[in-house]
Amino acid sequence: MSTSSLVETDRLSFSYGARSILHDVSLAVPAGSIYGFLGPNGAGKSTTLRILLGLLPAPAGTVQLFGHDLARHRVALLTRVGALIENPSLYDHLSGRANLEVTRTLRGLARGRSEEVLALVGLTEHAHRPVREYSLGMRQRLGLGLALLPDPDLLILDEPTNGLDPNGIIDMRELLRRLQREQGKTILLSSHLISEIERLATHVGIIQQGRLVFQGQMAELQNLQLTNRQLVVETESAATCRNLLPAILGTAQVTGPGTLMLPYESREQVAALVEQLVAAGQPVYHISCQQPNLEETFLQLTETTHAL
Ligand SMILES: Nc1ncnc2c1ncn2[C@@H]1O[C@H](COP(=O)(O)OP(=O)(O)OP(=O)(O)O)[C@@H](O)[C@H]1O
Repeated sequence: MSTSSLVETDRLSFSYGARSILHDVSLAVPAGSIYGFLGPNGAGKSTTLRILLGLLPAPAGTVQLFGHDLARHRVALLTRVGALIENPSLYDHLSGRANLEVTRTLRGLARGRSEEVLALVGLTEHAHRPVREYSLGMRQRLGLGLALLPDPDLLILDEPTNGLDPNGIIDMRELLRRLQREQGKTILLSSHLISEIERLATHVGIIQQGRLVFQGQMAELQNLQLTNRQLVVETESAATCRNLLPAILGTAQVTGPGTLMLPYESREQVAALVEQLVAAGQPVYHISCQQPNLEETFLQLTETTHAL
């Protein structure tokens, strides 16, 4: 276990009955990070997060939180974790403040903590209003407020922006960023949309059919975009060019009658390609370099069957 990871799983596997859901998932969530746990619907994100919170029967493999085994120190470790899983359970007829006060009193937390949390999640102004009047975004922020009451070191949030409108998403993103930067929280959050976490997460784990297919810093994922650049060549007949120059175009994809696509390697590759096409009597009308966006890189990763 590296001391800098707040959450670390080692070859986590889990089945619902005979149905195998997670396969050898080894997560490492660095302290102080905002870790985006990404994957399409049904990939196993919620199942993983529930296991981290001790909400499902013991899986195969190990889970460590704060460097300690969850199975052995469950209660002590989970007091340092705040979670938002599914919709928060709120009392609709009570005010936002009263909702926090119920939990604060039950947990024996200091007076004044509810006010601090209301300020933190930006609900002070609306604290007196009954929760039934809250928008979905306000409900999510209040839910997060409930999780923040005991001042946990780690937040585990399952799709916290799901169903929110663009403003709600921006508010939640800014709030999470502040919690990381100003309060030193480590945040593990799931999402099925890379666009939602692209500008928020410092680290990313991508899960596909229960297997981790990528894990690293957001910058590493962005670098993958660069290595996946494609050269697009417009000529007269793509098939003729491929037949004439099998050494350099043998693996190129024919994407139109006169269009070829092949992985970009270097400027020299482009120069050699143009020279050989012209020498072979083929016209070169246009050459461009296409870079997949992060969404496409994510889709490519989740289409592969290779796991880490
Ligand atoms: N209680 C359950 N019993 C049986 N199968 C389940 C149960 N809960 C989830 N599953 C299955 O486990 C797989 C993973 O589900 P999970 O909810 O972890 O995925 P997810 O990545 O969180 O997806 P989503 O974004 O749709 O919530 C899915 O195929 C789902 O149908």
